[in-house]
Amino acid sequence: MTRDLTITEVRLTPILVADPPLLNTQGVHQPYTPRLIVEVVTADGVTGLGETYGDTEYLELARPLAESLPGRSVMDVNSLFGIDLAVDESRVGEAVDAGGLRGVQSAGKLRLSVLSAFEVACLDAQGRALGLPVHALLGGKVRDRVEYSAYLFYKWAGHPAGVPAEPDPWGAALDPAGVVAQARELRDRHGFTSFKLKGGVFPPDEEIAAVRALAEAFPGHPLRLDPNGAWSVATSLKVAGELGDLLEYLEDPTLGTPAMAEVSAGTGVPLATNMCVTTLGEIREAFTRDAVQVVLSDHHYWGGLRRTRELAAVCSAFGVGVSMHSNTHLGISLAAMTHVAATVPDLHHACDSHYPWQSEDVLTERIAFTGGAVEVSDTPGLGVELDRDELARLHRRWADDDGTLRDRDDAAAMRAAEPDWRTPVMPRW
Ligand SMILES: O=C([O-])C(=O)C[C@H](O)[C@@H](O)C(=O)[O-]
Ligand SMILES: [Mg+2]
Repeated sequence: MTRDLTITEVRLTPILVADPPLLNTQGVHQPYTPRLIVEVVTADGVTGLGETYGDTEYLELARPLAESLPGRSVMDVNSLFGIDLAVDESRVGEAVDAGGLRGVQSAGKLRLSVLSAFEVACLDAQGRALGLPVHALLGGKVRDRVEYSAYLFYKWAGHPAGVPAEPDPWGAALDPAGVVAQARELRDRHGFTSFKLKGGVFPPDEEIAAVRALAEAFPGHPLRLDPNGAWSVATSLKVAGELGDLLEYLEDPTLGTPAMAEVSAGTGVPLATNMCVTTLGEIREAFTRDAVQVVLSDHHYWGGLRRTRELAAVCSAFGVGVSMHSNTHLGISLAAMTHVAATVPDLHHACDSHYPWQSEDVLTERIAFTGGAVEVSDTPGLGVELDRDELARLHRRWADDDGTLRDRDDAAAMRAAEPDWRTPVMPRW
């Protein structure tokens, strides 16, 4: 049967999803965080799904892009990237991104972060129409399960008093014992065997103690520490020296390629990044200076699943390892991450995922981790279905918000507890 894969409609649904009070060096997560759900509908009624950041600047780009798609085919993914998508340069500049945790903010990166959701939606629609899973459209899976690591956060027991929020069953984790208890809980629920601690929250000695406690509780398991660039070169070297062999890698101990190169030259601990290599333009300097040994890809800002594979090929050519970065995301993105990760031969580290922290999703069935991994789906497309009632509920929450929560701002969320809090000047330590 010939299918008509012409796009007839694109639906954009911004939502706010519940998020626990997870701490990072910039502040704390808001009680609700914005995401954007993209639906691309074809002439013969197939709907493909995508998901990306839902902050205003992403929505402003997604709207004209959505309007320009009807009449194109979901097969024309390459031409998506040629669509003229003007970014208001005054909104971006050379500053770091709004969350401050994903490296440089550039017009190109913003554009790719929006396009990626449409690419994923087109691939999902292609797969559903052709009866093929997305991994098959990417050349086929080379593994049946994709491993994820437990993403540990220092956290409060709840959002600050008076801040409306969903109930939080996780409890506080503010010291080594709390971090180990959280790791056990994540291991027991999902079977994770490697652990990443989000650092840059407390003075380095406290975070060193937490990693030591994890090593004692989980001997031989891969451990990572990620302070999001909160340390100076000297502090980074001191931490690397103290934690030495306990770490699988140290993630973005310090900011910028020159500083990372200095740390790299002074330690045998591998360095990973989702902050100094986040665009093609940053690769040459970082790789030729041996500043990083592992790049944490992220299909959202690298521009989709096919570009993630291209990134992996470049990394492989330079002998640089690949793993995957995660921000707060829902099941559509977890499915997309899993499909692409299944096709990357040189994936030597478990991927990051925030998904266990998300109590809400827009899928009819949540994606499960078993033994710390997600089974790669062979169902056509991404293999997930939209729960329209839940999508509508989370959209109503977005529509009812007065604008306070529509843009992620971890420093503003922190001020609800510490009114004088300002985004810290880096390096903090
Ligand atoms: O550096 C990283 O791995 C991240 O940026 C992940 C997330 O942004 C995480 O730090 C967060 O959301 O607090
Ligand atoms: Mg990181």
